[in-house]
Amino acid sequence: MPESLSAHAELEHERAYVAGLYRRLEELRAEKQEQLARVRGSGAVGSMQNISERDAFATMYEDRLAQLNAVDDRLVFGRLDLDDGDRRYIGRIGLSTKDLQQLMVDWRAPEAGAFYQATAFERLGVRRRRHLILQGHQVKGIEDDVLDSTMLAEGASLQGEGALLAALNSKRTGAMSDIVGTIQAEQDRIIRAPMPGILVVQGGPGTGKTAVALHRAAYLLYSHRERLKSAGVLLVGPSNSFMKYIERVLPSLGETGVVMSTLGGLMPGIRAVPETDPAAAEIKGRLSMADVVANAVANRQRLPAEPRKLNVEGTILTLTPRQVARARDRARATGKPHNAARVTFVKILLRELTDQLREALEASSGPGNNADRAYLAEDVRTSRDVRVALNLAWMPLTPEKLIRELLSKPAHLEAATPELTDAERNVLLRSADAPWTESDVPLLDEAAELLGEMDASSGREKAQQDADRARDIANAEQSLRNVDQSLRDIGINGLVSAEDLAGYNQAQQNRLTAAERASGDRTWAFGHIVVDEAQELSAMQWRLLMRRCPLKSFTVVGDIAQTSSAAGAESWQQALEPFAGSRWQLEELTVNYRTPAQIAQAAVRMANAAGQVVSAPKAVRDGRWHPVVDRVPAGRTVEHLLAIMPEELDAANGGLLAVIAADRQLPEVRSALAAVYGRRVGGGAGGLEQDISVLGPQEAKGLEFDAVVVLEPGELLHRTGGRVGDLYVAMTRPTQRLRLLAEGEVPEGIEG
Ligand SMILES: Nc1ncnc2c1ncn2[C@@H]1O[C@H](COP(=O)(O)OP(=O)(O)OP(=O)(O)O)[C@@H](O)[C@H]1O
Repeated sequence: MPESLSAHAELEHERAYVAGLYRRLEELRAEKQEQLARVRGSGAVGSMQNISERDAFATMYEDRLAQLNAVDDRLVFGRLDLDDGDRRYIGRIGLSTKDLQQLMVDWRAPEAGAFYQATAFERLGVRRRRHLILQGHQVKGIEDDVLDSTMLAEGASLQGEGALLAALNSKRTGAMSDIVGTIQAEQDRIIRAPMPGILVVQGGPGTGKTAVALHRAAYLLYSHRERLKSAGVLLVGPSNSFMKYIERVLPSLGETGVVMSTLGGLMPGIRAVPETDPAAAEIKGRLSMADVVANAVANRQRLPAEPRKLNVEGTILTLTPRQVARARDRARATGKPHNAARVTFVKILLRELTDQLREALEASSGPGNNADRAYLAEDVRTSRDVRVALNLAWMPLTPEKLIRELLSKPAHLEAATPELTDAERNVLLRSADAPWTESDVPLLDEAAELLGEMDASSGREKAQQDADRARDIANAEQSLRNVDQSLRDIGINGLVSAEDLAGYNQAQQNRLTAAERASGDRTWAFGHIVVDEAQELSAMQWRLLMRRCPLKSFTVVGDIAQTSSAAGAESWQQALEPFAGSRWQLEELTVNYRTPAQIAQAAVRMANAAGQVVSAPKAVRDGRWHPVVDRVPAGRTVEHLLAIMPEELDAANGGLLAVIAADRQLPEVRSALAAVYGRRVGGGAGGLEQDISVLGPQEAKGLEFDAVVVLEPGELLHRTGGRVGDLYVAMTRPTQRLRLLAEGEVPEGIEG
């Protein structure tokens, strides 16, 4: 049978080629190991410059080695046969022989684009696209798309259908994997879209938004390496479980330079918990909270009600409200943040009080001399009364102190919120020791911006900072020149100067990567920000993110229909308008890769019946099961859940099962399941050891499981004031099977 013989020969050929690629990878690793050992062995001798150069080389070799190790699994996944007879292997990184013959092209390189974009309609010079299916280092199979006219008749639209369906049907492990071998054309267009400006990617559940966002981050780091290496990319996601779920994707694509953060982690030094009160989230999310924080700061620059007597070494001086008001106005006029402007305020009043002291002393004992003035000034500065009076009028403040007192002292809150009702203020008030929540973070950030640093640096430190800054401005000017034109093209002009950019990224003389430095620095300006589940962001959270990227280069992915936060967006226009007007571009993803058609349709019917318009992406595959709905007698849900677990675990077939329920039910469900299944029961995205996850719909956001059991769907539907967000999110998590247990009413539409 010549045909199978030739298929066999093809497979053997690929195995030999792939083995050669792994040999080359091994050689490169050995080379980097040796270079690293050599620089490390050279010891800490020589000038500062030599030492820092050596450190820089060591870091470079370490990074490269980490990258070469990270791409080991499924190193190569494709081959293109071109019309001109050329053949191109596509893999996670580029590889060449010692004499620079290309062995494999990085998937992000322009020459690899055709692997994702070529269709029978538009072949882009490609005759055949081959998917290589690897397990570890071994080629297990090959799958060819021969791009010729016969394919047109079949109307094929999925690329590498076999490889794609195999990936989609595989069991979930609790960690997201990359899709680099099977990226589809509509996804690829978004991944490779130009960097400047704000790109919004709207797509229903399971359309690959997260996957696309991560691959885009990797693509941008590759294609704008120079700029992004120093400025860094920030990726923001909804929860810690979600960050954990996606954490391995970028390293597997050979990229480690991305700072990943939840919205609660954007203020260095603060670990905020989720905001559980939707009413508080909504109020704190309003853009007008920026004015509230500004009022709170202004209110801490206070005038005394009447003149104040101050004892300075036995002489009584008077500080009048008028004097304080004048000093305050002049300090405010500097335009500096509160803590920095305080220096001016204090300087003016100390001088005036010193004059007063001198006049008082002269009146009692005749004129002194110039040298005396320094002593008098020192007496004034160190007087306890003076210090107290100045602090009462203009206290140095940290953001934490300002916001904590704003939210816990009724008088402070009332004075700063003339626009709020008493009822709204009551929602905000809480005890002084309450933990920080996600919706406090933008308030803290706003405060930090208005307050500035506590300690103005002086002397040598300052000179060093000035020198660093001059160098940073030169670098920033260069990078601005590079992006200026593209920014102008999309209508963004004059948003940022080189000084601004440099001011943000003060160089630090150490070996930290840009990513490491950026994650500890609130004022860091990122080169690009990727926001996942972006529909959940409040206006204040957007404001914070815009500040983190003055160039306004964003990839924003989300699904408006999945909004569950009370502070979240109702439309992209509403979310972005205050910051970018209409200068953003919308792309849509239209194919659902996660959820089988029967389940996806039930979720859409439910949403429509509840009056919500959702985008209904086309599911790529039918599942084996329709959604199952169980009506349960009152008070028997947990018992029923335990009874059906064996059947559901059987259906999950060794994959992951999630029980999604309203937060109030979670403790009971968790302990009932743990009593039977012990350590297999966990939370978050689950894992190989913990294949049963119990979680609330918010935490389930962005995650996926082989089988999902939803408890009390009616309650999830109604939880967020009629928005279908929570139930819609819960119903669209499974890759195979969905079951719903209802004591109360079953929302309309689910059962068709
Ligand atoms: N081209 C592709 N090849 C293989 N798998 C894919 C592809 N696109 C998406 N997937 C898979 O489909 C699933 C859903 O993708 P992803 O989580 O990115 O969707 P999403 O749009 O972010 O969903 P949601 O809004 O529901 O969180 C994931 O398992 C992902 O790996």
